[in-house]
Amino acid sequence: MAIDTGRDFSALTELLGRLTPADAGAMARARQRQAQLTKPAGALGDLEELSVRLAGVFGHERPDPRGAAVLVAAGDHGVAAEGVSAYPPEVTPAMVANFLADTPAGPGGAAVSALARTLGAEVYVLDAGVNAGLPDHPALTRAARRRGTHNLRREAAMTREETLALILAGAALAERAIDAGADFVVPGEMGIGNTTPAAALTARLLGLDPAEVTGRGTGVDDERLAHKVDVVRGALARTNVTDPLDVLAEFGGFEIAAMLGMMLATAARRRAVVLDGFVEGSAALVGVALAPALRDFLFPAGECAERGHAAQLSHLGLNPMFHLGLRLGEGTGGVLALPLLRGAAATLREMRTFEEAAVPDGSKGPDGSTGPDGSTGPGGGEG
Ligand SMILES: Cc1cc2ncn([C@H]3O[C@H](COP(=O)(O)O)[C@@H](O)[C@H]3O)c2cc1C
Ligand SMILES: O=C(O)c1cccnc1
Repeated sequence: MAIDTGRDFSALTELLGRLTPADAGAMARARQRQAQLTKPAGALGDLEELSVRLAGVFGHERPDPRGAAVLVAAGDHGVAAEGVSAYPPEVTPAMVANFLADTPAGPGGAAVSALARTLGAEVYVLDAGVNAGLPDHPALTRAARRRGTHNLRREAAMTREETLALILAGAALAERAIDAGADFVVPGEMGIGNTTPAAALTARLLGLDPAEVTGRGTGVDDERLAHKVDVVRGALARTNVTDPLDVLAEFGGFEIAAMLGMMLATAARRRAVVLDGFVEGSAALVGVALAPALRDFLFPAGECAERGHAAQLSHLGLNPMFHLGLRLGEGTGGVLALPLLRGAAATLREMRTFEEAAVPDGSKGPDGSTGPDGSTGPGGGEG
């Protein structure tokens, strides 16, 4: 069945139109409340700003986010034929089977499965276009239009029509997860070779040299890394597109487009997007280029070890929550960040103020004036 690109495009336009910035009033109230909670001013460190940003997302100074879901999009990459990964493309469908496998501990035997199980996130898997057929499974959603993208070094990885279809498929899956109770949505990915399109996207969207944003992915050696940089350079030289959707279509991949759709839909529904690593970050860069308000809904988890991730975060103007040297993907870092985000919201929601607890607020002078830290003054600048 032919896809109606016109209809898909208007669906994307409608989705982008639903994105508006976070609730500034709720953030101001949250900031004021943080300053009154029973702790030394600023003592919750980065959790304070995280809690304020969550207040902005959920529109309340006492945010109460509940469920979490990790949505793992899987897709293969024509560019894998260039030898840019330390692993063969056959790993992609095998890992999808691993996400869906029955194990003694429960469903799924991958890193993201174990983390999601232990930290309380529902796992959804999306076939965005892996290079093998997959058996039916209740946790698997099918959105593949083709088995693997074209080789981005030689030609456009995806058609514009495929790009739109995958964005909308990712958006639909996020809507489903949110309808089922997810307030935190963690986009994740599986796709051998996908740090190469992510590097190409990042280089073009940030105007950086490929050598600055191309990393070792699954662990390529120096020689392969140099080759990988050449492949990205070749892709960038092949086309000079700058429109975000064109850049995404040219470099791919299917799972990156799907993650973009997840992010846009989650922000449109005013829920938090928890960002894992470099590949997720490349989808986020396309997203903020299309809809700057998306930034307000993004919560980067850890800074990952992949070269180029720091440049993405710096462009987004957002701080990572931890540095664990992760370089896996699948949404693992995002799932690990859930307890920190839940904790941040809980402080704002459940702590008592100095007044409520009748704890003397030493930051105020004897006459009740504001202390040197200014903690009782109006909210400061947004981070
Ligand atoms: C067993 C295995 C499990 C993974 N889970 C995530 N990735 C990660 O590695 C791939 C990206 O790195 P590159 O661009 O070097 O291929 C993606 O599939 C990513 O999700 C994995 C890779 C492997 C081998
Ligand atoms: O940061 C990532 O997303 C990443 C890094 C290495 C391999 N796969 C994914």
